[in-house]
Amino acid sequence: MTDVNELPERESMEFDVVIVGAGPAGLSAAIRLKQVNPELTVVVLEKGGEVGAHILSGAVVDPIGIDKLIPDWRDDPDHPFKTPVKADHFLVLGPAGSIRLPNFMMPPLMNNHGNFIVSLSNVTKWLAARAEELGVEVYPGFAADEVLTNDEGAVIGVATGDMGVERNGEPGPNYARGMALLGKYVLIGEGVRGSLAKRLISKYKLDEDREPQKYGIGLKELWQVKPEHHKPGLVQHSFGWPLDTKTGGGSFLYHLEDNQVAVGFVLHLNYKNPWLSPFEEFQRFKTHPSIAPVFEGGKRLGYGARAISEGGWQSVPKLTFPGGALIGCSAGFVNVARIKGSHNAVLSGMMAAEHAAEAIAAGRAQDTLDGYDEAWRTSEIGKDLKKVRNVKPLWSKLGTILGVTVGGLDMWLNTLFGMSPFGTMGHGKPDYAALEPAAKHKKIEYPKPDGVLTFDKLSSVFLSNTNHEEDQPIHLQLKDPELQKISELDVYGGPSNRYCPAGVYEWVETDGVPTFVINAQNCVHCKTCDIKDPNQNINWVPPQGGEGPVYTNM
Ligand SMILES: Cc1cc2nc3c(=O)[nH]c(=O)nc-3n(C[C@H](O)[C@H](O)[C@H](O)COP(=O)(O)OP(=O)(O)OC[C@H]3O[C@@H](n4cnc5c(N)ncnc54)[C@H](O)[C@@H]3O)c2cc1C
Ligand code: SF4
Repeated sequence: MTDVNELPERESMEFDVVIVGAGPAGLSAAIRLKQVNPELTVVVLEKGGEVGAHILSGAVVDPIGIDKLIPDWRDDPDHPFKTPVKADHFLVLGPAGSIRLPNFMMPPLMNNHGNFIVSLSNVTKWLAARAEELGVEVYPGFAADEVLTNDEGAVIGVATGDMGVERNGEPGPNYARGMALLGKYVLIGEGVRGSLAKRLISKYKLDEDREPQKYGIGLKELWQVKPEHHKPGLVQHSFGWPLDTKTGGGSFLYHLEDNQVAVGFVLHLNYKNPWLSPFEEFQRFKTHPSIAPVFEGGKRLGYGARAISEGGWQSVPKLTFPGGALIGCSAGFVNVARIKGSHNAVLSGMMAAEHAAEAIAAGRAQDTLDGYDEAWRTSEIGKDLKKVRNVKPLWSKLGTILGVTVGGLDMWLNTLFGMSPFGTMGHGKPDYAALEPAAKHKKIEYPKPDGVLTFDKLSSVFLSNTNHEEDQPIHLQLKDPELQKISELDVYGGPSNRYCPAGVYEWVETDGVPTFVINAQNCVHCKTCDIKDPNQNINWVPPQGGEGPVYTNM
């Protein structure tokens, strides 16, 4: 946090509302503000070089949010919701075969009828265009790096990062000071594990009395498949192989338009075995006999990874602080059973916007939008999350087979009777504390990639188009290098090398001395290191604006 009085030399711009992040949450908030009052001045900052560049999702979208935000969206010929869901398959995978669960067994909330298979990245591009038509100023290429507060401790704006700072922290020849964007309210829509959100949650103790937030890492590839393997509108989920029954996770396979298939794997970050590599598990999953045929003769077009919030109802922090609020996945509004959060991102952005617009109309500024925090649990978002609140704890406590079975029954009871015999269960430890010493586990030997169906990390990262100027301070801040050696390496066997989906971290021996190497230029901004490092010794901060992955159609 930086006191604005210490930064007199920064240029500043003033708005009614400053929004950080051009995801579904941030853009929906911006659109809603202008719908309520076209006179409001609204700015959206986005760290990606263009809107959508950093958006990675499944995605099957429940249109409940978009229907409210833009009721006539179906009349727009440019809308991105091209593929309605036509079939919904749920598989349990064993090493050599699979069983398809009958749809009638699935709790109704899992039904994807009426939903759309989309590229969420394209959805945000479309939303940004709608926002700009309404007069919202959308600034891609600008990462919000600091929260600005006043003497009373209220948030009064954010500052974008300085550009052209050299590796040693000194201004280089292209140095440009960041800008201060000041607002009556600041909405934080950075998505999961936002770097400003993390600081705000800590400063204002927003997670006091809440269960720890839980996470997964989602890895995704986009494929062009042969027309005979393409079933537009098919949604397929699986659990089981290649994971053992104590490691939580599962796959998704969505058949979009134009012979494209999005395939992905979500691995819950409460796993214990430090030898596990989410990337290699994903690669292995594609070789299953029920999965591999889809990709035969196909071509991989894209790769990326992003964390996903999984804590749900009991982990959502207090949403408001003096001067602003958390929206979307910065608050953790994912329904983990449905693997869906974009609808709640839209709804929460709208809700926060309505409360901010009302406060501004009443002449208020930089106070706490209590009404937003009070409203969400009884809103559609609360209803969506409450029904599935015990699913994640049951998976964690009972393992995959029993956990999925009891979790399914619990969802049925919640749907039919609005109650759960378990009340509201806790999540236990945060994910970083779940990792166990390497000596307690056997190393996992993963098969070598074949370069056709399975790939290595570096050729995958290439497809994310990620790029960072090398001569800048490393945006993966190591708090204590000695701790990394005596604990991350000596106790946990260097798990960063495996959990990072982009090959950023390596332990390299130089003259017999292990050195921790951070290839920061490869980072795809998934935030897994910030979540899973067992000592919380790695702090992810935004690099220069406009850098990072450039996802297309993801
Ligand atoms: C693998 C995977 C599969 C998923 N599948 C589905 C699905 O099928 N259906 C579904 O509904 N949901 C799905 N989700 C969840 C969904 O993607 C999220 O709920 C949704 O994207 C949240 O929207 P958001 O606007 O809160 O955040 P995001 O979509 O993450 O957007 C945040 C934006 O803020 C920007 N940003 C972050 N920090 C800063 C900063 N400091 N300064 C400037 N800009 C910043 C980011 O670059 C990004 O563009 C999935 C998620 C994953 C990872
Ligand atoms: S360095 Fe961290 S944020 Fe970047 S790709 Fe690796 S795990 Fe993800």
